[in-house]
Amino acid sequence: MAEKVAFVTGGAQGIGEAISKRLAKDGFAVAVVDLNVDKAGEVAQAITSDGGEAIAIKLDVSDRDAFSAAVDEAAEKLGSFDVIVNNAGLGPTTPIDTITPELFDKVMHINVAGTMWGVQAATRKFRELGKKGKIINAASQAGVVGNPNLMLYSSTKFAIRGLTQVAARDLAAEGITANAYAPGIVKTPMMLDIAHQVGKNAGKDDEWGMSTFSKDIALGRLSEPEDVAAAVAFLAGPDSNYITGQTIIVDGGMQFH
Ligand SMILES: NC(=O)C1=CN([C@@H]2O[C@H](COP(=O)(O)OP(=O)(O)OC[C@H]3O[C@@H](n4cnc5c(N)ncnc54)[C@H](O)[C@@H]3O)[C@@H](O)[C@H]2O)C=CC1
Ligand SMILES: CC(=O)C(C)=O
Repeated sequence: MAEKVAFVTGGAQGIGEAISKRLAKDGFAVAVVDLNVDKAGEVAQAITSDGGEAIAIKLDVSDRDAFSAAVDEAAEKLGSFDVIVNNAGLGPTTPIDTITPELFDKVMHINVAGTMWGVQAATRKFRELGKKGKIINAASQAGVVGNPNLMLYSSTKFAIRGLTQVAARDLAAEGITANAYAPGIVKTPMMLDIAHQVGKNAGKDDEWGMSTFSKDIALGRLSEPEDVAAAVAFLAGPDSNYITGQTIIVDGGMQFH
């Protein structure tokens, strides 16, 4: 069995898939966790075919009790619990007048509550096992500055940076760290959908929609999911032990702080 176990939500595709595969390469046994358990199973299978260790777990991150049970299942089946990556999220495009109470509740429940339940469940498990665990949450460059058409989504990502800072304060005395990663414009199904919607809302095409986000990338290219996975691997490993409460921006130089 691998010495360390990582639990990655939204692991079935996009950034979460790249994180799952990267952490497996770095020696973690990985719980690939997603609503879409069939796709999560394919990612776990690809990891095991490559000589790593992984299982798939079905979870809706907005269900607090189910989250707790999924953490127990991962720890029991993989033999430890060391790192949680709260990566799952929705990315709706929402011009201001399109936000309804129902959509607000849904996105807040998945993005914000779904991260908070992960922090709670992981903290309980770290304490149970006496681990100095690592909590790693998905923020976004859109959680650092406002982006067009993303009011609801941006609100959840600002919230995730805030809850990460509070977790870092509250858990530091126990040696548990909490950090966030803020990807820029990453080639995944979520971003392709945002580019499509933003283009459509302006009466333009997907390429125009993508260019409204990508024009300020200093390094001159969109991000690959693996660019983000590399930063998460750093946060999951021992070289980041003295870092907590931070948001690492992985955006190819869209913003400088
Ligand atoms: N793609 C991008 O450009 C950026 C993405 N991000 C963030 O990175 C994270 C991953 O994004 P992508 O890979 O692009 O998204 P994606 O939409 O391609 O993949 C998201 C995964 O999360 C899963 N998921 C959705 N709701 C779930 C739920 N309730 N419970 C469990 N799993 C659920 C989906 O089934 C899917 O496998 C998200 O938190 C996103 O907000 C942040 C900045 C930029
Ligand atoms: C999807 C996202 O997080 C963006 C555009 O930053």
